[in-house]
Order: sequence, then structure tokens, then C-alpha cells
Amino acid sequence: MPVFAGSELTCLRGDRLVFTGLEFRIAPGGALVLLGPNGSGKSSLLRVMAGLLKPLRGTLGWDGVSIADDADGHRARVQYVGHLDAVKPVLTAAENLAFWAALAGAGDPAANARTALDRLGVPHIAAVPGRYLSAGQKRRLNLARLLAAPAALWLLDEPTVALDRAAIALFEGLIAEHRAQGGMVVLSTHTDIATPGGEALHLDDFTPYADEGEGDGYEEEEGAAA
Ligand SMILES: Nc1ncnc2c1ncn2[C@@H]1O[C@H](COP(=O)(O)OP(=O)(O)OP(=O)(O)O)[C@@H](O)[C@H]1O
Repeated sequence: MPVFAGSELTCLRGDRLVFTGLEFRIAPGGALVLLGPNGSGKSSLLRVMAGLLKPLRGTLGWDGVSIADDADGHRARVQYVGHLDAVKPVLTAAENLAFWAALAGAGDPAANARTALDRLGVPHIAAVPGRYLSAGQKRRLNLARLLAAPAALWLLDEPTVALDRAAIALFEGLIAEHRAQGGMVVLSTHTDIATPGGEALHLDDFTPYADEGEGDGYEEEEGAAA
């Protein structure tokens, strides 16, 4: 059974030490909920977990194999939904999803796209260009990626922002289904998202003391986007 784990993780953004000595472990069917105030490092940790940001120190492993030694394998098992929109404005909702499905190697990307939009309760937006979608519709479209391009590990940055109550309930059902099939979920949130049996990880438990950093701590990373 694969286990996704991080050990002694330290993260630097610009010249700011965001967290240090962070540990986590997640098994098939598991859920990890990242909690903490603004700026405590939830998005940074998700990006580290996705392999998009290199930790300053520490290791990440999947089934005992270092992610650093198997970047392609890790990319294939991860679906990362950040809070910046990944919706291409000139493509329709269905084309956006089919693009993601094709990238993940789906046999019939258009069919995956249709099914995913149905499951997210928005089949009617299939032919609507991304630029005309409402904030909540865009969010549903981003989450539909999880179904159109399936992956074992879902990494979700504030996934319920802009969602209405019905969509949140629907999304909680999708998480439960994914976990029941052995999938894993890590998500950050400032609200309650039902993840029965999930574990909470409080980022502020790993915040270094102020004098451990250097400078003003707000120097931007080279070529980085949060
Ligand atoms: N590209 C960047 N360059 C420099 N510093 C950054 C960059 N991105 C984030 N940071 C800093 O890293 C720290 C952690 O930010 P992060 O976005 O991970 O926090 P968060 O817990 O997700 O916050 P929120 O709850 O507001 O979304 C913050 O102090 C932020 O200013």
C-alpha cells in the first residue's frame, strides 16, 4: 500500500522561512486538512507536495521512494488544483476539461469532460467559453478536472472558495468517493469541509521563531508566482 510522507520539511519563500521540521504521513483513503492563518504556509506546503516548489530541507517520499528521484512518476499521480484559475478563457468549459484529460492520457478526453461536468452539476456550461463563466462555475470546472483527469493524490488549495452550499455538499461526496477507492486528499481551507476520519495539520505548529529568518522576509522569489 503506497504511503505519501514528508519528513523534516523546511520551506523558504523569498528569504522568509515559512515552516520548518514539518512531518506528515498519509495512507490510501486518507485525508489531510491543512489549517492555519493567512500566510502560515498552506499553499506553500501544497506546492511542495506537488513537486512545484523545492523544500529547503527535508524529504518527500511515495512508497519509500524519494519524490526528487521520481519527478515524472509523481507528476502522473498528482492532481493539483490551486486557487489561481487554470481556466483558459477562449476555450469552452468542455474544451478546457478535455485538454486536461488529454494531458493525463485519457482514451476519450471529450467523453471524460462530459461526464465530469455532469458529475459537478454543470452540464449546461459545456459550450460556454471560460471567460463568460461565473466565479463558482469556474471553481466547479477546476474541480471537474479531478474527475476528467483522475489521479491518486488530490492536492487542493481552498477548493470551496466561491462554491454555493449545494456544490460544497457535492464536492464532499466526491472526496468521500475518491477516498473509498483508495485515493488520497490533501486540502487547505479556512472553512469546514467534511472529511470524516481525516487528520488536521496546523501549519502554525511549524512556524519558525521570527529571529530565525533573515532580512525583512519579503523578498520575492526569482521568477516565482505564489
Ligand atoms: N512567490 C513568493 N515569493 C516570496 N514570498 C512568498 C511567495 N509566495 C508566498 N510567499 C510568502 O510565503 C508565506 C506563506 O504563504 P502561503 O501562500 O503559503 O500561505 P497560506 O497559509 O496559503 O496563506 P493564505 O491562507 O492567505 O492563502 C507568506 O509569508 C507569503 O508572503
